[in-house]
Parts: sequence; structure tokens; C-alpha cells
Amino acid sequence: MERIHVSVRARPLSPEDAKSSPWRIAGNTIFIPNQPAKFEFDRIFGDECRTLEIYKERTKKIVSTAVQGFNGTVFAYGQTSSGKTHTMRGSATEPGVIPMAVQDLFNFIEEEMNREFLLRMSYMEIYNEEINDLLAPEHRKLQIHESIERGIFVAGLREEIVASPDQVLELMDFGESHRHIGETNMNTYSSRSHTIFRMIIESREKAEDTKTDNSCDAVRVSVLNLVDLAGSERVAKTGAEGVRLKEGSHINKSLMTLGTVIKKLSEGAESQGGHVPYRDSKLTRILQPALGGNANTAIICNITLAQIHADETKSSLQFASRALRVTNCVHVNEVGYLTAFCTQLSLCLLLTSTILTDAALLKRQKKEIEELRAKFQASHSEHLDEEILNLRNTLLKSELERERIALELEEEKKAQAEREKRLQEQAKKIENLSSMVLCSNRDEGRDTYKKEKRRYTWCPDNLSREASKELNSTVKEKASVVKAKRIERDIGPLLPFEELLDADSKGDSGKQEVNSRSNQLEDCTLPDSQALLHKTVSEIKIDYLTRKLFEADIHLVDGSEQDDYSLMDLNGAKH
Ligand SMILES: Nc1ncnc2c1ncn2[C@@H]1O[C@H](COP(=O)(O)OP(=O)(O)OP(=O)(O)O)[C@@H](O)[C@H]1O
Repeated sequence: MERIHVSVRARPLSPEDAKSSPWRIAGNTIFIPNQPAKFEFDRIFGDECRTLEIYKERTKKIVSTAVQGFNGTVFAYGQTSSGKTHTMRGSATEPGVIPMAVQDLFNFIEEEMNREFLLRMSYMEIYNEEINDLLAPEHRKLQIHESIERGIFVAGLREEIVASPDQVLELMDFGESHRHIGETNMNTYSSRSHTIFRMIIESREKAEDTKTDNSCDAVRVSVLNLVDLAGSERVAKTGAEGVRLKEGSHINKSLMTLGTVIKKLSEGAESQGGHVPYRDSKLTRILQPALGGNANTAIICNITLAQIHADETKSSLQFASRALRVTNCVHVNEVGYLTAFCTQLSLCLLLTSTILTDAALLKRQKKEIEELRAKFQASHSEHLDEEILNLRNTLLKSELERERIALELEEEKKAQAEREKRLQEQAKKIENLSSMVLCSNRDEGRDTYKKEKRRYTWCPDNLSREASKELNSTVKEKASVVKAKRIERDIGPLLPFEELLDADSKGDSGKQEVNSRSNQLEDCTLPDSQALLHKTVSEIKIDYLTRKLFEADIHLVDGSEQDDYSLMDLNGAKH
């Protein structure tokens, strides 16, 4: 069990503020005379102290234990303009905790002659409760996840493999240029977001020689978080409005959650099975392992001793003194070789405590990569086999389906040919029937003449001899005209059966019309096949002839007015 280490750093004051300051520092205790509250910490640094001292106090040890495989977190807490960024990042004249830690990290690694290391770094900010990747500014609003292998992690956060302090600091400068900073009444360059600078340190023992298979050796993976929190602020003092006001409210809210988490932990809520609201803010969720979890944690509480900020300073000190009572359970993070390295197959570039130019090591690493790749492929080969089998089955199915469709098409073609053949036969039959009907028309002239002749001799009783002669010759004349007209019509163009019937019933004008129509429709108009098929040829013939005979009788005996050959003419009764 390891307690959170808490130190306090007071920023320098102007001479005026120094004179009016109510605070007194005695050893590691800070208090306001004549007030009951006294705050005692692991260490209190006055305004004259340098950042290096603060770094050496605790952070240095946390960095060295991180190289040994222990998680470590250091964060600066305090009101706005109290010197958090100055402490963590530093300035051109005085480096901060982060650059010092980075330099030391590589120094410690170099001292570890028997181990080889893989180092990665990430840099993120929590701005208005959204996680942005400062190394990949296009990665915004990242989500927090948790898994057995990785614990709590930010999905999609870029992790750069780094091999030197300069490389790290260069990347840090790049990230810093994308951090949200804004001006308030209290600080020209006020951090408007919490930033988490993270180093992930993996290491394992060096193999004796290149032939040794050490793939089962334990790998240590530790995380070092260096956090620069945004400062709590009072709107009345910062004069924040609009965007700044919104930022300020998010900052205060997340710091309040941090305070609640620390308070709960300090009261032993977790050990008593109580609820600790880590999930109430992104900051506490990400820092969860550092707060009551598996990490060496140190808090640097930045304060100002000015009279005007006495309330905020008291509030910061209360937070810090609660944090003092929080204990963590720290242990080395060791995982099996494959667990650690399979997830980073593409990142298999190892740092050594010597330099990367160790040819033997490179050779061995190449071999390890090949082995891992082979293992990876083997685990996927089964899956691939199954996939190939599925694809083959699908292909076979589609081939069968294609054959079935081709067969159906062939059968349909045959059926179509059969139908066409039957239609042609029917058309031929109809043609034959039509010609038979025409033949019977030709015969009709003769029959009519016979009938006319028969009628004429059949009823001459009421006529005089002269009239009878005249009638006789007229009838003959008319009959010959009828015959001529019939023949003319019969040998005319082939007419559809029904139109032929119509033509006869309509008389000459109808005939002309039908003739002209039949000329137009020549060869393409056929009698109704359905009607024809219901009658035998002889029936049709009989019907037709019967009708013709009947019409001829009417013409000759009743003298229809519409007929040119009406007997009314003969009687002189009508002109
Ligand atoms: N110990 C110190 N020595 C010299 N200058 C300091 C010290 N602490 C703070 N300052 C100066 O005070 C100003 C505000 O400091 P800084 O920006 O670090 O505050 P902060 O707590 O990070 O503020 P915010 O929360 O608003 O970001 C800076 O100009 C910084 O250089």
C-alpha cells in the first residue's frame, strides 16, 4: 500500500502581496495565524524554490519506478494562475517536471543494462469534457474504453514510438501548439483544458544470445502520466464570459468530481464497498488507476499566498490534505510475452539500454517478428479455410442455378416454336376455308339465275302476253347483269369471309366500300378463326348459300327499294 504523496508549491508574490499575505509556513505546515485550520503536507516549497527541487522531491522516484514496471502519475493542482503549467511544462529559463522526467526516463533506461525497452508516448487534452488527441489533432472526441488486457484506455489515441528525449520533446511541442489556451483577467495564457502527457514503457530481460528463445519471458508494461490540470476559477475574478465561461464551468465541474473522488477515497469508501464516482468526469475516469488504484501518485498543489486569493488557496489545501489520506495498491505490471507483443506486432521496434545499432539484437528481433507473424497466420489459416469453403459452396450454388435457368429457357424456346407451328397450321386451315367459301360464291351466280328463271315462269298469271314478253326479257337482262356483277365480284380480290357477307347485304355502295377496305387489308385480314372452327366446312357453306338464296328471293319477288334490280322499276310504279 502506498500513500499519495502531496507537496505544496507557493508561487512568488509581488512585494505588495508579500507584505499583506496572511499565510505563514513553518516546516511542512502552512496556516493563517489565529485560525484553527493548519495544513501539513509531505513537503511545502516556498516561492524561492526551483522546479528542480520539486521534481527531485518525489517525481524523480516515480519515474525510476516506472522504468521498473510500476505505474506512476504526477499532477499539478491549483487555482488559475497559481503556477501549474510553470511547474509541469516550465519555461525557456526553467524546465518543468515533464522535460526533466523525460530526460531521466532515458537516463534510467540506459542504466538498465540487462533489459531492453519499447517506449511510446501520447499526449491528449480534455477540453469541455471532450478528449482530443494533441499528437493527431484530427482525432477529436475520443472515447474511453476498458478491457482486461489494456485496462482503462482512450480508443484511437495516437501512440508514437520514441527513441530519444529530443524526439519526445519535439512531439510535445507539436502537441502543445494544438492545446486550448485562452486569456482571462487572471492569466494571459490560461490553460482551458486538462492535459495528460503519457509515456508507456515496455521492457523485458535481454536474452543471453540470439539463439535463445525467450518468447515466454515476462514483459513489464508501465504507464507514466504527467498531468497539467486546468485551474479552478471564480467568474467574478476571471471575468469569463461566452466561450471562456463555458470552459470555466467544465473545468470547475471536472475538478469538483476529482475532489469528490479524492474525498470518497480518503474516507475509505472504496474499501468499504462504497461508490466512487470515477465515471462522472473524463478526467477521473482516465486517472482512475492513479487514484486509489495501481500507481505511485504524487500531487503538486500550486497555491498563491496573496491575501486576495486566500479562500481559493484554503480550498486547494483542503483538497490536497484529503489526498494525503488516499492510499494506492502498487505492484509491478508483468504480462506474458505474447500478450504484450502480439497486440503490437507492427510496433516491434525495441529500444535497448545500449543504442539501437546492436546488430545481433536487430537480427533476433527480426526472427521474433517472423515467428510471431507465422503464429498469427496459423491462427488465421483455420478461419481462412472455412471462408474458402463457404465461397466454394456459394459458387457451386450459383452454377447450379445458372444451369437450371438455361434449361428452363431451352424448354420455353421449344414451347414457343411449337405454338408458332400450331398457329401457322391454323392460319393455313383458315386460308383453305376462305378459298372454299369463295368457290361457293362463284357457284351462287348460276343458282340465282336458275332461281330467277324459275320464278319468272312461276308467276306470270296476271300479265298480258306483251307485258309477259317484256318482263321476260327484262328479267333475263337483269339476271345477266346480276350474274356479271356476281362474277365480277367473285373474281375480285379475296375478301374476308364476314366482309363478303356484309358486302352482299349492303348492296353496291357497301360493296365498293368493302372492296376498297379489302384492298387495303389485302393478305392480312382473315375471318374469325374461332367462329370458323366451331362450324364444319359444309355447315358454313350451307349457311352462306341459304342466306344468299333467301336474299335473291326477296330481290326478285318483293322488289326491295334499295336494290338496283328492283321489280318496282318493271312495274313503273316508282322512279
Ligand atoms: N514559481 C514561479 N516562478 C516564476 N513564475 C511563475 C511561477 N509560478 C507561476 N509563474 C508565472 O505566473 C504566470 C501564471 O502561471 P501558470 O500559467 O503556470 O499558471 P496556471 O496555474 O497554469 O494557470 P491556469 O490554470 O490559468 O493555466 C505565468 O506567467 C508564470 O510564468
